[in-house]
Amino acid sequence: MNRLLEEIRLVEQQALLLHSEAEVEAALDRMAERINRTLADSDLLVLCVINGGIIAAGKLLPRLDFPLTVDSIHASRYRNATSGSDIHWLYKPTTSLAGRSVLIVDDILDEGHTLQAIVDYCLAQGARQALTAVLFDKQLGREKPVKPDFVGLSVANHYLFGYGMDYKGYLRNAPGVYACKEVL
Ligand SMILES: O=P(O)(O)OC[C@H]1O[C@H](OP(=O)(O)OP(=O)(O)O)[C@H](O)[C@@H]1O
Ligand SMILES: Nc1nc2[nH]cnc2c(=O)[nH]1
Repeated sequence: MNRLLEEIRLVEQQALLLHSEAEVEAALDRMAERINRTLADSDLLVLCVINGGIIAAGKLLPRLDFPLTVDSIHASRYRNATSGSDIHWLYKPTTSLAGRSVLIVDDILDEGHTLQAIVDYCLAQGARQALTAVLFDKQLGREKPVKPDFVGLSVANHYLFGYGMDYKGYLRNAPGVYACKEVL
């Protein structure tokens, strides 16, 4: 096994489970209920923030019970590292955002710079409204530049993986929310 894979296995073994699959699935149910109640008549465009938001969006979408369309956006600030830097725009939606109600779906709101930049982008493209849904909101104990409209769970301030969140590009598929030991 190569060294990176050995590290991934070790991180996985030593990680602490913070939220089980059942807890996250229940949070997804509650989020979807709120979105169904609020946005059913908005001709909604759901924007999945790849890569982290893939699982959040993939699990949320079948819970939404009204007509909507889907596109993706990729703005990456961490790029396989455990601390953020400048935003790299890797993919922009091909759907016109002009006049649309957009719901941006991401896995985690941490410092909030990524989501703020995406909201600003959508509004600059002429979106009528740019709402935000994050499966996890990290408790930082300070104000963030954006307050999400829909939140699944509030999570502790550790570097996390699972449910879309990666450790060095791996472990997005972990069926729960885990804190990495080295930053515990
Ligand atoms: O609130 P912030 O501090 O800005 O961080 C949150 C962002 O960080 C992660 O993305 P990342 O940059 O790791 O890209 P990825 O989705 O491709 O993993 C996550 O998916 C959010 O988009
Ligand atoms: N994987 C992962 N990505 C993040 N992006 C911002 N915070 C986090 C985090 O805790 N884990």
